[in-house]
Amino acid sequence: MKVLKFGGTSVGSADSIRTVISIIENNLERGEHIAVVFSAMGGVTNKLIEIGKMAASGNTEYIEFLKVVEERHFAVVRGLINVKHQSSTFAAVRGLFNELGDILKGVSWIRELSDRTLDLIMSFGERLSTLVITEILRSKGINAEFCDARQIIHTNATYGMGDVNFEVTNHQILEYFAKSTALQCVTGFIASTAEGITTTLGRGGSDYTASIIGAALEADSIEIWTDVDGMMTADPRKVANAFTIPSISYAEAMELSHFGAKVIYPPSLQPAFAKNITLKVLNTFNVDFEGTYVQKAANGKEYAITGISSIDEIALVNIQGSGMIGVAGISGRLFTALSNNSISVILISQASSEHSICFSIDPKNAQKAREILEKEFSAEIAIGHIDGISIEKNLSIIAIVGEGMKKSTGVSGKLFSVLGKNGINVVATAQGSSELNISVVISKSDLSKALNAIHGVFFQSETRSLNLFIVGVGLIGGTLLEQIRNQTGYLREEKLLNLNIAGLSNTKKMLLDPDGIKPDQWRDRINDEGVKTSLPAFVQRMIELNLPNSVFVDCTSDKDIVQYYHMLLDASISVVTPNKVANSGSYSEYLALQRTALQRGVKFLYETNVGAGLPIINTIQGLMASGDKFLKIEAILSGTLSYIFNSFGPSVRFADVVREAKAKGFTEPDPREDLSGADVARKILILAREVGVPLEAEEITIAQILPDNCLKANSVDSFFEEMEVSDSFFAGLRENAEAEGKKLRYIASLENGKALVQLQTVDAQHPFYTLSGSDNIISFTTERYKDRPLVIKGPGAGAEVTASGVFADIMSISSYLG
Ligand SMILES: NC(=O)C1=CN([C@@H]2O[C@H](COP(=O)(O)OP(=O)(O)OC[C@H]3O[C@@H](n4cnc5c(N)ncnc54)[C@H](OP(=O)(O)O)[C@@H]3O)[C@@H](O)[C@H]2O)C=CC1
Ligand SMILES: N[C@@H](CC=O)C(=O)O
Ligand code: NA
Repeated sequence: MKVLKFGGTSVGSADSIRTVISIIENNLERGEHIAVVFSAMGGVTNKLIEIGKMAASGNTEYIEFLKVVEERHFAVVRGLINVKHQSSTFAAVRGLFNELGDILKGVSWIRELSDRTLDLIMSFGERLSTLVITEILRSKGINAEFCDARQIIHTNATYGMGDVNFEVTNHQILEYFAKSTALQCVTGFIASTAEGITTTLGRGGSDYTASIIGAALEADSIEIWTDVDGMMTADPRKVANAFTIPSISYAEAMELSHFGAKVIYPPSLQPAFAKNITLKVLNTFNVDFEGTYVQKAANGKEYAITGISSIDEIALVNIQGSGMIGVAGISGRLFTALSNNSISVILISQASSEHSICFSIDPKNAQKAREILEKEFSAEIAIGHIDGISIEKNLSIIAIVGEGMKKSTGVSGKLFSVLGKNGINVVATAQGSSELNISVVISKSDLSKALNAIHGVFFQSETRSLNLFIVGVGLIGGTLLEQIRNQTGYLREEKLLNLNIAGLSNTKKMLLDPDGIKPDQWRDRINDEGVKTSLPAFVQRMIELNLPNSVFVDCTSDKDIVQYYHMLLDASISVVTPNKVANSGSYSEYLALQRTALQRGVKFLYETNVGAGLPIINTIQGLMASGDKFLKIEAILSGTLSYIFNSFGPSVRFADVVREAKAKGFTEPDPREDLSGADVARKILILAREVGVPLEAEEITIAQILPDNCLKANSVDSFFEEMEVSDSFFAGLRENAEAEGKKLRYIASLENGKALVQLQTVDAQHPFYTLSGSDNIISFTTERYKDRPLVIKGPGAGAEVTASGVFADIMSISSYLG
């Protein structure tokens, strides 16, 4: 035997009722023994309440409103019952509306709407929907009977939420169902007192009806047909990656529903749970979908948690004072006072110091709670034993729920770690000793970010998103976008990672779109939809969007952008950049960025600041962390100069080789930075700082290679002209070196706290002699690599290698965020 319950949207229109009828027919064809419970047509209960209130206030417009409700029912009759059977149904429906009209007339005369009358008015919703559907079934030749639940479910006289008398009810249900073999179509939600006065069953009322009947009849299962695909891992309106939970235990379902998961209201299913009846949550609008099975023990759990739910708006009340320590009875008085005033407490937390107790409540009760508690503890407050009552608003609660927590360690660690990495402050926390639920109170503005981030780490077989905000879409930024485009499929399939481009900017236009800018459409989209660039506005908007797992990627060479790094890191947003400006500013600035990132638990990554994609910064950081000491660094750190000295020969002009280096993407946006040694100086400065030498830029000695006329060139074009003018000077440098069998190398060194950048000639024995293309080479002499230095060598400039270094930094943030 099965009980099927169809909710308001399932019976909301002729179309959906058609589906309901076919679900019922399929069951009957399979020979299933079923009973069916119906809610009122979607929205009707609320309309009836509104109409009742209008009538009570003397507003006669209620008559028109009632007509609209009547017409909705007539439309279903017209649409689904053949003409032959229509008139009797019309008459029955009209009869009920006449009766309701009379009641409302009474309400409008006496201008009073008691809970008792409201229950009676609301009862028409289920009576009408069930009557109409019963008639539709009968018109199709099905032996269906209308069952007014008021005859079988009896409650006390608590209107709005009757307390069921199970002894009488169970007996009546058994007796009633034994009398007939017809398909019983039962009105959900409504009941009556022993004297026959109409009552209702409160929140989740129709689910409750199905549960009461299912339990009394010892049904094999109860099917709750609703308008979503069962219970989901999180609210799909807030977490796009949420998915259906195939199997969940009663206890888990109960916890999730307590924290706002609205699909079913498990407390109302208590009678069925007590009889161990399986409950299935199914979707009328997706009939083939398996839905969710709610059972005593859930099957085959894949994840440590089962679901995440939240309450959007709560208030946190804190009561504290030194006089509370070790004093028995404070919490007893506190919660008794609240309970005496019907204030329900959602979460409680007390540290073992007993110095304070905090609890959360519905914000609409906050002021009342303050007054009650100030009165209750007035004596303690007067003598300073209790400091007072403080209330914090604009907070939300998130609860992670799952029986799996009992068996796996690290669940709370994972929860707090993902919140921390996303800069989400936890205001209060509570875990029941049943280990079924861990709840955290956070700022309401972080709710969406927190839900998505938590969902991402706990349900890792679902694709996680990293939100990228890329400023600078020139050579490196553009290449990075191209690489992301090419890797999209691989990352999704192999790494379950979605790199969501949430923002882009160049000097002219910027575009932010939290839903993502496809990497093959960015050029058109930034042109068509972009607005005038404003870095402050870009950063501000990014912070406001508050997306989880956000990363700011600076692919500019902008000198002023560093001020925003602080703001971003401070807002717990990681920063990745090939731009060397931030790390080569003042030492205090460099330190401040490192510290902010550390304090905020986010990453500031800049591997490509030195040697482009070559693993230089990471190598140093690894050696430093493991306690090695750097004695000497010797390096060729300019891809541009390396290329120039590797390609410059008797048949080419120096300026043309520089042009080639620029065309190959090796130079800085302004090649004077490379040729003047400024770029190399920045790099050795950064390396010095990384190995613990606190140098300032002015302390780097740069031995100039450029003659004065080139140095003074005030534009890139005139710089090239001056290099042409000085071609014999550059040729001379080369010829002198060659005459000695040597090569020109622009070498940076750091030893004994001193950094030097200079052009040198090296012979064939020197390890830097055999370089080609844009190669960089870095030789580290450390306490551990003393006799034979650690050498890293390879292309140290160029769009592809640099963009892939930036990409690798982004991926390392993705791993860090988990
Ligand atoms: N080339 C290489 O091998 C390496 C380069 N780097 C570094 O990479 C960075 C980028 O270099 P590259 O791609 O060659 O430079 P490009 O000049 O090609 O691109 C710079 C981009 O940044 C944009 N931009 C500049 N300032 C701003 C601003 N204030 N707001 C918004 N957008 C801005 C530019 O916009 P617009 O298009 O409107 O001008 C352009 O899109 C540099 O810092 C460089 O030092 C690091 C390692 C290696
Ligand atoms: N312009 C730089 C690029 C890498 O930082 C170089 O030539 O090395
Ligand atoms: Na590097």
